[in-house]
Amino acid sequence: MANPPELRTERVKQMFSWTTAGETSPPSPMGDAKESKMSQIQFSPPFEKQENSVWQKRQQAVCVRHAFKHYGSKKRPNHVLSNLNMTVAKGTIYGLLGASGCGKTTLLSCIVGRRKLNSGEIWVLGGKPGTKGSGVPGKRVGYMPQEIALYGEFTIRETMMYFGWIFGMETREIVERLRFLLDFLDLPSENRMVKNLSGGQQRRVSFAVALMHDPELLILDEPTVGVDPLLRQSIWTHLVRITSSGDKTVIITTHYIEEARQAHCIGLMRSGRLLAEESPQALLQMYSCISLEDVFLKLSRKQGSETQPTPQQSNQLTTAPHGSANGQANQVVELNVTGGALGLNKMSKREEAPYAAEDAQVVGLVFHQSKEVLIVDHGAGSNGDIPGKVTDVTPECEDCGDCLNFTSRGKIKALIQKNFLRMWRNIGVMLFIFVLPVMQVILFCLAIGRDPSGLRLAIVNDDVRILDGLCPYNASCSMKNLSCRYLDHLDNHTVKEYYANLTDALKAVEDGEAWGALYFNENYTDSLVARLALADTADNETITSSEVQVWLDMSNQQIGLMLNRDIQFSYRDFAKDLLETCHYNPKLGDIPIDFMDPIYGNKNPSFTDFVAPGVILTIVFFLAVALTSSALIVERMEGLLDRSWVAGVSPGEILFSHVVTQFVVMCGQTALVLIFMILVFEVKNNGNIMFVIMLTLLQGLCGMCFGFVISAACELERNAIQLALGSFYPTLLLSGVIWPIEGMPWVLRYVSLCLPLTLATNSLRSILTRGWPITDPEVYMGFVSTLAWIALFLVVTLTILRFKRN
Ligand SMILES: Nc1ncnc2c1ncn2[C@@H]1O[C@H](COP(=O)(O)OP(=O)(O)OP(=O)(O)O)[C@@H](O)[C@H]1O
Repeated sequence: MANPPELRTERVKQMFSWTTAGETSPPSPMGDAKESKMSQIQFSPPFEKQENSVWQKRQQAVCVRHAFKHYGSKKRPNHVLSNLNMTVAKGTIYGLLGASGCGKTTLLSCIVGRRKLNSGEIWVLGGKPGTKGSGVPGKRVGYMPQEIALYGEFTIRETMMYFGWIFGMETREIVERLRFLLDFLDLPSENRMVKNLSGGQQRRVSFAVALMHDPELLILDEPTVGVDPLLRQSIWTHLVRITSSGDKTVIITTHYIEEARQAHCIGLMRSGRLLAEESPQALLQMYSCISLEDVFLKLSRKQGSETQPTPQQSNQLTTAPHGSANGQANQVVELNVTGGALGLNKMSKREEAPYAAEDAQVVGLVFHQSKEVLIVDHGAGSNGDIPGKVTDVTPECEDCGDCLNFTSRGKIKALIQKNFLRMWRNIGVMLFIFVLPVMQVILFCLAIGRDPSGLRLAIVNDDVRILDGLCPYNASCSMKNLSCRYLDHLDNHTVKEYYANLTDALKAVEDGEAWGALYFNENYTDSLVARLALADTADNETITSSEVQVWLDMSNQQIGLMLNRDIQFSYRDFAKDLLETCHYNPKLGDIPIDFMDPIYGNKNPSFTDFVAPGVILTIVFFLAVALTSSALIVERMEGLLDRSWVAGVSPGEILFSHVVTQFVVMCGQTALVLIFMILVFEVKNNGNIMFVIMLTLLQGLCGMCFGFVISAACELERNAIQLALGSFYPTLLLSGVIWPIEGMPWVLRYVSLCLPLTLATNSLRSILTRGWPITDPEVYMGFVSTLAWIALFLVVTLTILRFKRN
């Protein structure tokens, strides 16, 4: 049987009237099922004893006892809740009123399990928030936070689908409910994007999300801000209607005092405490006022006059035990009632708590002697709690129906669809995801590892007369113009420019016009022939004049070493060619070391083949870092993360959904990177391509998990970007991607081995260039280390998320 609001209000009043009166005879029971529960409460001992009865606390919709909560460090805490007690009876509307910054939102977020108390206890719908089986956070609660906390890129329909699935609703049910809510809250088309709605419309969508699953407990943080008076009234009418059946409860904060008249009970909060819990009618009677605004005006004036501290009191205040009523840093409150909204201007001044009575056991409104509004305080330490001391306030719930349900299909579906939709809606991100890796591979293969060409050499040849840049020689067994014959072999990568004298040639090198100068003296050919003919009997002068003199610009190691090698190899080729044409054994012209075919690689190894494995992994790893490092931060800043948590989504589920989304993306990225590297640019792969793919995917997952760590640890997106970018170069330089780690000082080598890319790069290099199988330790260690890093990053992320959630 539904009870009229007056009757409900009366019952709330009765609940509180016996608590401090010590009355043994309770008000008469009212007949219905809920009434029989009420009567049990009413026959229970007075309030002091009642708070020790777990059963009684579990009968309330919400029961808060000795709640302490501070922000900031333990050394400099900002106490927000100080020994707060609150009781919200089932089936009622509870209006939580108080000045801005008095801790309402903090209290509500503790009730819905978004935050944890430092000490004290909270019972919500018979369980403790955050415990298994309590359903809080979860679908038993509908929470509308103060901020919009929705994803702007979603349409109204997608927003509803997202939360509906999380709450375990069927799509059909969600659609039905959506129609009702669109109509009821006067919302525009369901296909409008949230970001394109007005502020008031966005708040209504946020309210609709809270109402979506018709929860047992609705917690609304200022739902009527920015809503026109007509709609505001229909919202209140709806709240009254849903609570009339007795199984739904509403806690609502509002700055429009007069609308709180429709609540069954009002909790007046100040400086982290509840000063009074009373029905609006009782408050009006007590203060002989016709409006609640007048009540608050009176109350505040009274408080103001009573809170001017004497010097002695000030002294006591500063020396009062922490957390006690006297120890609170309060503010003188100036009340402006304008257009029905409560405005409170605070002056920073320490004052005596207005509710501090002489009897330390009783905290209440000293100016009002009614037993009905006295709130019994057992003192901060009554249950052994010390403010600021973290106690375990969330023992496991005994009623653990769905403890073993780690997740639900609806939640995973909602989260994964949200992730894909977010990517899809952002074309820039899509391009980033698939075009960037391809661009990186193309640029790497075109720009890195190829031999430099067109290098200018300044040549002075006094051995032969050069005409029009031509250096003639006879390709048969002729011992003339050997300098020209040698120079003809020096054709790779170089452009020869002839100079008249050595001074000009050296100046060209000094001026950066040439990479080196070569000088052949006027007796070069004769001396060389004499050197070959005389062998060990050749004199020093002959030997010296048979040498080519070379001056190189070695400022560029790669070019310098390459020219050095080319000049030497050209001489070897020239000598072998000359010997062969003169019917000698060409081997006589070679150094007496025979380089056989290499066991791995070829005689002219490419730098690209060395760097490519590391580059493949680096591209996939850091793209994943870039993509995920801001994912959680953006959601957190939008408030979507918090709201999803309150709706019952766990950090593990959020991570899992991102892992799935990322994995799909990474498969595409890996395919593109490998196709371009191996098929288009023909980077050598001598191993099993399946292991190449697997290791690349695993490194992508590893990068993603590293991104999660950054995302969980950083509060701001820019910090995440800085951290991701900051980690790029050290990882690249120390992982042996562009230079062998064998070239590092030994300390750095150990550091290098501790990085996620090092062993994996070694492993991939061994597969690609050596074709080693997975059974080889160097190969499987890459897999093992990558898996270990993934596990470590996931554990760190979950730990940070849990820590932050608490
Ligand atoms: N995350 C936080 N870190 C540090 N301090 C915080 C945090 N959240 C709130 N506070 C502080 O706690 C106090 C209470 O804030 P809270 O948001 O609970 O107040 P409120 O009563 O809901 O205010 P309003 O009516 O303006 O929303 C304020 O002084 C606020 O600055």
